[in-house]
Amino acid sequence: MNWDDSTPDLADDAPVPTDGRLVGASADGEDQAVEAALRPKSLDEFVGQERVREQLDLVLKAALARGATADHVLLSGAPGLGKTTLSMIIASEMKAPIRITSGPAIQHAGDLAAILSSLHEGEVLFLDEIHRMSRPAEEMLYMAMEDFRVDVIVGKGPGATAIPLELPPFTLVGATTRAGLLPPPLRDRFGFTGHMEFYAPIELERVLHRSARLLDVEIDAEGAAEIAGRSRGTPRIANRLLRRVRDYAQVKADGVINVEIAAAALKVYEVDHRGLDRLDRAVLQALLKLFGGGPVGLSTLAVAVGEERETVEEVAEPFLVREGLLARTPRGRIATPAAWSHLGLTPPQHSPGASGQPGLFGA
Ligand SMILES: Nc1ncnc2c1ncn2[C@@H]1O[C@H](COP(=O)(O)OP(=O)(O)OP(=O)(O)O)[C@@H](O)[C@H]1O
Repeated sequence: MNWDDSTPDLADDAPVPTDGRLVGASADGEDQAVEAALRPKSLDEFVGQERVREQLDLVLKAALARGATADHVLLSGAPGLGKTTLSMIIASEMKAPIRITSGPAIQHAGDLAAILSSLHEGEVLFLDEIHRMSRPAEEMLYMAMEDFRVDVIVGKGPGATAIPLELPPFTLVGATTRAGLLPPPLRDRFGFTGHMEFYAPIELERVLHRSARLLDVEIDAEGAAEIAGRSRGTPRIANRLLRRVRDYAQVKADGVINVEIAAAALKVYEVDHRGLDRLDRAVLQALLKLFGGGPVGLSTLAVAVGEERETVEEVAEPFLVREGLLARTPRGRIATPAAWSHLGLTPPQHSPGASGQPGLFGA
């Protein structure tokens, strides 16, 4: 049993699990349909991320002034924070077309060669989940980024020959949720790296007011604050909660979103005031009520909530850890004092939150 305290150790090519929850950060089908309409179209419209925005603004304006193609840009950060949106803004600020692809779609160097050789001068190539590209494609990308050239290998074995292919200058925008998985030679070839942070509630309120305007929904300041506080620092989740609250407001009230409507709607959807949903609370409840706050092994915890180990580890835990409600320790998962108070429970004397003398439950 591995009780280490590191983040989940996915293999390089393992997909980041999608969760399909109302508070999940990955995009579902409905999100994809409405996101295009809600995306900010310029840096000025893009809310928050002040540092990245300011730095990127300089990079783009300088390139425009020189009449050159912008440097390659790497954007890292959790899902739903606006990496795709920023890549589209980069293209539009540079008045360049954009081509969108992703690491998992490029499994062979030939796939990448086909894309690169069809780019136009100045075009932006957005490569989402760049950490999931195959190694041969990655190596081809090094040369393409640095020298705007690739070697296409024709034939196999001793008779194979490399045919050099010149590429027009282009801007690569790579996006990754896991910058640490990128090999240094790839990371070093980006002229600018922007790390996207989770959004403060006040920034999410601005996102919500903007989205409400575009969706033609009336929302007041307290209603927006109520939704923002439950959105886990993520604009995609804020926009999704807004759409569900809008449904409730239309069916149960006069369509206007205020604090009472927002709170009542999100109660129906079981998203609590801190943004935890049913799965998050089930994990905490098991940890507190069945195991006295831990430490408890991940597998035991997963069995107790009737979920797969991976679901608990990769879907529920990251947010609980980020919120300071749960800790991963070498001896197992433990609840923090904040977890006890979040669920309105009193820690027993021996619990880690109470005395620092943890009990121990098996794997
Ligand atoms: N700064 C922002 N201001 C306003 N809306 C935003 C902002 N960032 C993201 N959004 C909205 O959040 C949604 C998700 O953004 P986006 O698709 O760019 O995220 P992402 O980081 O690329 O996610 P993923 O990693 O899953 O591809 C979009 O609808 C977008 O309009």
